[in-house]
Amino acid sequence: MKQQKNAMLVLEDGNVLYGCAFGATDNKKSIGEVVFNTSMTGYQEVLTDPSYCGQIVTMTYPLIGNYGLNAEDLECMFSHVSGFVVKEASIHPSNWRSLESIDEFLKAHGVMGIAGIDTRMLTRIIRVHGTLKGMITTNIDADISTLLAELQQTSYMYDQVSRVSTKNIFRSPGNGYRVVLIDMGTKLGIHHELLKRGCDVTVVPYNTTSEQIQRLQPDGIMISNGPGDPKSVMQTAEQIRPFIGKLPMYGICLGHQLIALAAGANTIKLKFGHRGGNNPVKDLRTNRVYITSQNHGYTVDKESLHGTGLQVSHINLNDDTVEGLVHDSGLLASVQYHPEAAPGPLDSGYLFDEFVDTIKKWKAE
Ligand SMILES: NC(=O)CC[C@H](N)C(=O)O
Repeated sequence: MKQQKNAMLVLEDGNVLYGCAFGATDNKKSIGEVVFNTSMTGYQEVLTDPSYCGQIVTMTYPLIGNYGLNAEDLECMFSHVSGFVVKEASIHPSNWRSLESIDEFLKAHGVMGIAGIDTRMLTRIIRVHGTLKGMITTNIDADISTLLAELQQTSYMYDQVSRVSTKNIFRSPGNGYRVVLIDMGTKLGIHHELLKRGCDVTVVPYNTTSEQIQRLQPDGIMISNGPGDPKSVMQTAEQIRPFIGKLPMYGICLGHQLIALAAGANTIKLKFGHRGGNNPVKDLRTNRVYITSQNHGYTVDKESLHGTGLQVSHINLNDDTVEGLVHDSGLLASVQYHPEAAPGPLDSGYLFDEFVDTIKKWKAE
């Protein structure tokens, strides 16, 4: 049975796509930056990755929700997306771990969804225009020009990191090296990868000062992924600057961008970003190519690295952008993609081993 179209996605360029509301339909309206993700699976990890805070995420894969949502694959206990756009939202999830449907999950997390959208066509619009502001609304009789004016007046969220970062310092004990994980909106996957390697992990808020970090006497610092423009959290870049070349440090995604900013390099916004599970990345140190999981809208400007002590270690084979950095001191490295691979291929787990090895060597000196 075909459902009546009762919602629309209005894009700032004037395109209007009609579909069916699902999830938290009582919200009536939601505004965000419309981005696309090309992963075929992993919608649960996408929905709970805090890096998507403030964004309306559209999945290019046409059937979403088919294996339901479970208790184990959450990347964070909440969903921070502003909206979710799919072609078909499965109403009959089937998997032994499944606890709820995509509709139930979005309702519980207060996220508005719209189904019945040709998400591949929408993706083509974004690819041509670049990332767009958009609104999902159930008020399909509203005057479009009024909605467009409202969209224009609404600015992008700028305080996402403070919304998603932990408010308290907490510790997951381990027998290995003491790692301070600066939570910019961290995925649980990063935490798990460190614990798996025996690390004793102390998670700290994004605005923890250098002195406070120092007092925790870390053997290494990990700076997590997170939402928004890296320049909106220059405060964190300044806090990590004193540790460059002094202590083993590793950055993932937003963490990578912050390391670059801290060292004096620049970041720029990509036209439509990289979000998916099959981005080819070359490790220039070994010439090996890895298939990686990615989710970012900004990138480190290669031209700005001169004089920073940072060298490019990894590049994206699709568009040649910077995907990894190493520092002359040998203590500092970072990647733009997700070695914790959730969702995505497990190719890059070796980077966590490299971080732990760097700590080991540094401690032995
Ligand atoms: N996943 C991330 O950490 C994303 C980093 C940053 N918010 C970007 O979009 O580029």
